[in-house]
Amino acid sequence: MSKILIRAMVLPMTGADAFFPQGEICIEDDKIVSVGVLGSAPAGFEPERILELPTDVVMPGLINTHTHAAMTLLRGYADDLPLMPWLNEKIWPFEDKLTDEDIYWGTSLALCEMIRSGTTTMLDMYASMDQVASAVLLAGTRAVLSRGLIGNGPNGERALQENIELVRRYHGTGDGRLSIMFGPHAPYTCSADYLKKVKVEADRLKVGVHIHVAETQDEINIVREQYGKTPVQWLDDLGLFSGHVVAAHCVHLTTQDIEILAHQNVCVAHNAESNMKLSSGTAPITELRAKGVVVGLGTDGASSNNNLDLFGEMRSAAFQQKLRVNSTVLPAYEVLEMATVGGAQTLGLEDVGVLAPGFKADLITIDMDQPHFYPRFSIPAHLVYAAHAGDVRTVMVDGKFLMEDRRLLTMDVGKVCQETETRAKRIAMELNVK
Ligand SMILES: N[C@@H](CCSC[C@H]1O[C@@H](n2cnc3c(=O)[nH]cnc32)[C@H](O)[C@@H]1O)C(=O)O
Ligand SMILES: [Zn+2]
Repeated sequence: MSKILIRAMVLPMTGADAFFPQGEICIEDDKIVSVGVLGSAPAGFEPERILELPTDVVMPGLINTHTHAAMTLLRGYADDLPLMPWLNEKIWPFEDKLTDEDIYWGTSLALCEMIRSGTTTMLDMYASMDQVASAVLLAGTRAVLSRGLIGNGPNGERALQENIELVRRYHGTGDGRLSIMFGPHAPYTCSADYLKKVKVEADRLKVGVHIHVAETQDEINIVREQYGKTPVQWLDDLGLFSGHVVAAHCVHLTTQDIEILAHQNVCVAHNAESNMKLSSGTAPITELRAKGVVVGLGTDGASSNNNLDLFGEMRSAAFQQKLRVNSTVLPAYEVLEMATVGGAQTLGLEDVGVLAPGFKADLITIDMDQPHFYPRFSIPAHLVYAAHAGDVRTVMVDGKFLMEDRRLLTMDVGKVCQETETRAKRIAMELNVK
């Protein structure tokens, strides 16, 4: 039985007014037992460790609702292109050369970066997902994993079988840290028949579906030409939206598309930086949220961002909507909600995303005793508009420390960096790229 007490400023994300400038949080094993002001620990709670962090804010760990973790291997490999040529000419030829071990190390690099930037949970979509699962289990984070399914490619059927096997082997493992979804890639890479097959399996195994939707104008044109509908209308007509769905991007939406997403309770993974870098467009997040759509934040892969820092993503998401609509939309606290409790809802995880008794102890502390955090008018504003990855001091998942005083405890960062450098360069050589 492990009992830990953390004294810090507590931002539990249970409501805009909930903040304890001098607070404490008690953790027993994997769970939070109390959150409140100093001295609010339950009678008889005898911690074996007390962390005194009076100038840190403790808050729920951040949740990355859309990424391709192993794409760290392609960071800086292909920049300054729009989505379709980027995928077809650069990314997919490189990915064809990746081995299982490459994906293990690329994912490990992503996890090092995620932990150091305060991300405790990700929704991943990639190949060789057993390797991804192994890397996550070792790193100690939480993750929802989906096998990327390019239905129109030569491996569509095999990939679907792998996704089914992934559910059987990993759903609920790692003390519940791992869960699985199906990952049909996008409307332009999967046929109607294929998507229907995926949906049958997802329903049978009672897991969700994770898919790229309405990311670019090119996609809208392709789908309109083929089916005479918008991607959202088409997927809805196929019946894909009846269960739990995470739709990544949702940049190009009609008013009717927004109605459909809201009515079908589709959750949206918003990737502001990837959408800007690939020049895909700006998603109507303000309108989606106004209609009650649950929105989480994602980084997308490290080749279209080019980092996995959700602090940067919060700032970009806020600024992008302000530029798009006006400066009053998406205030800081709402952005923090998207990165925590909204992310948990997006991923269908009911026991993370806030600091409250009975919830999993997935939390981070941020060192607020730094010049860029003074004066202390508003902690939420500082976290969204002024903070960056390097401000995270402590990371705990499932009641276990993954990072303390910025030192990673579960992974050998030096080894991970070296391995990924060698492996990515090997592939570039094979492709005759410097
Ligand atoms: N090609 C893999 C499976 C695909 S995983 C998911 C795919 O999404 C790709 N991807 C990354 N970012 C984006 C994006 O923004 N839009 C669409 N696809 C993306 C990524 O490169 C990867 O190929 C196989 O071996 O079967
Ligand atoms: Zn993506």
